[in-house]
Amino acid sequence: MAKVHVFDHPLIQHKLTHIRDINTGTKEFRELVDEVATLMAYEITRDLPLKEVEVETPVQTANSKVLAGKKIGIVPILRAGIGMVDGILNLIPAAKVGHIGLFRDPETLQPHEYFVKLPSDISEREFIVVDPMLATGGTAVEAVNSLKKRGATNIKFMCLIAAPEGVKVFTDAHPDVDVFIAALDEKLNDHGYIVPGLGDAGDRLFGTK
Ligand SMILES: O=P(O)(O)OC[C@H]1O[C@H](OP(=O)(O)OP(=O)(O)O)[C@H](O)[C@@H]1O
Ligand SMILES: O=c1cc[nH]c(=O)[nH]1
Ligand SMILES: [Mg+2]
Repeated sequence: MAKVHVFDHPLIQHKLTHIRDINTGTKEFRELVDEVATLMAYEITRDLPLKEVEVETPVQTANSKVLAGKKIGIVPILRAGIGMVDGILNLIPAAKVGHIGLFRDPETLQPHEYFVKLPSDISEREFIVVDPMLATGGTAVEAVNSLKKRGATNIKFMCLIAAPEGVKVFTDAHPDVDVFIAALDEKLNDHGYIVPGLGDAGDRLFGTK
């Protein structure tokens, strides 16, 4: 069964409050999303495998550890997921980045895929799928379907804000994918927006609408 992790780190919660604020403009919104993505990446990479190496210190030879070189793929869901990529790359700069383009039809709330480009060696990679919002869950479910259809078996999903409805839909559809969330909000409104949420993440990141 999927594990759902809600990060209660004070720095993440503080920054998220400013991200939610209607008075936060595009520049600051983008910077804050970037910073929260870095903080979340620190937590999400906790279980990366290590291997022993020898290193010469100025004093003597030491047995120490480095990352075992696992292949990581970051997959933002376009558009809004793009805002979280650089923040993660700050910590894992060698990660490859794939893209899945999906938009949610405003009437039906159904996701529509319009772009997929992924790194090679899909079956050997650990993927972190990122999108600021998990609302009805349809988009995230479809993104992970798309990855699995192409051979991915090791996937995590990371978002800023989730609605309980979306978490249920996602974990029912993908019980093998752990979910990492900065805040679990109250509910969805009649238009499928998260309440209280932050509004439209893509529009706030890119200054559209
Ligand atoms: O859980 P769901 O109900 O499917 O909704 C969540 C999706 O909606 C938003 O994308 P949007 O369709 O607005 O596209 P955008 O990123 O291009 O703005 C958001 O970034 C998620 O991808
Ligand atoms: O609250 C929501 C729901 C879907 N997409 C968003 O950007 N915000
Ligand atoms: Mg949008």
